Amino acid sequence: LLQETHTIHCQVNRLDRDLEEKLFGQHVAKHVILKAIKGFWNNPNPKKPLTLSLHGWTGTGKNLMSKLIAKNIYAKGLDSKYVHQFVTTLHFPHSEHTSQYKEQLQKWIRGNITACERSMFIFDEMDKMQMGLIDAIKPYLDYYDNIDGVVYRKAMFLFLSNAGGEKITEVALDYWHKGNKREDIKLKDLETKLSVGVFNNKKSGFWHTSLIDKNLIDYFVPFLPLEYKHVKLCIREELISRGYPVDEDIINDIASEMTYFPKNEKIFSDKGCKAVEAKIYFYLE
Ligand SMILES: Nc1ncnc2c1ncn2[C@@H]1O[C@H](COP(=O)(O)OP(=O)(O)OP(=O)(O)O)[C@@H](O)[C@H]1O
Repeated sequence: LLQETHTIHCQVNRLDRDLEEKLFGQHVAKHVILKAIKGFWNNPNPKKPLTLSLHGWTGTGKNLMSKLIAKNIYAKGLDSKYVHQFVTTLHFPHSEHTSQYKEQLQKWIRGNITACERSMFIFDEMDKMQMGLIDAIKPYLDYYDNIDGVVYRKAMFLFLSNAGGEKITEVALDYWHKGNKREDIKLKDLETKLSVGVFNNKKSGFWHTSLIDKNLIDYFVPFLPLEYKHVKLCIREELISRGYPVDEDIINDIASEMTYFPKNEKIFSDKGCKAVEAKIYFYLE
């Protein structure tokens, strides 16, 4: 246990390089994440844990981002015993069991942070989580020096969801229609839209709670929908990582097999880069 604890430190430069090389088309998310993580890890005594909320269309790189963050902090990356992943529909499927989940989750967070202050918790499908459960984690995200002797301030919490994906797409589409460069999209452009689409959505428990009101979320991290050219980059990357030769015809064929929206313009990939792996498998193996 001691041995892995010693290997926990954040290699921001390596994370920067990984994001540059492996995460395509996400300049805003990359910028926000690097800024957030750098600030948090440079502070030896943070006042609260780092809480990041990742939003966007399916298959745009939210899980990949979590993986690359974990990889550059923990020697074993996502497989580290200090990194804990929860998927709402998998781990907390039944709303009638909320109070039981609540207790288990609090015990789990407390136990793991007691074992290692620099633990990382990833909650996927956050928009499907019941309100009661979110309330259960709230105290750990707040500005407390310690709770019953346990220091939660050095942990990281990542919340992933598709909430706001449509609003983010509206902004990207608007830029495209106006002939503006995607790379000029700023966090500010997206935040304004997001605040209407996500944070006021009474149906999704996450936003309904005082997480937002109390400023417990440090950063909103928007993921843009991916275009044909990004899908091609994903295919290229996948071919290389599997040891296949890079063949432009094959890349174009596979990218063309994916479906794109809006229906008439076909700009963004319906599933982002999600189906790429399966398509390559189908095509080549
Ligand atoms: N922006 C991207 N750059 C490179 N690869 C990507 C990108 N987005 C997705 N991928 C690849 O596509 C697959 C699915 O991505 P990922 O699981 O990160 O999407 P997600 O945004 O978490 O989706 P969901 O919301 O459905 O959970 C992964 O293999 C990932 O490597």
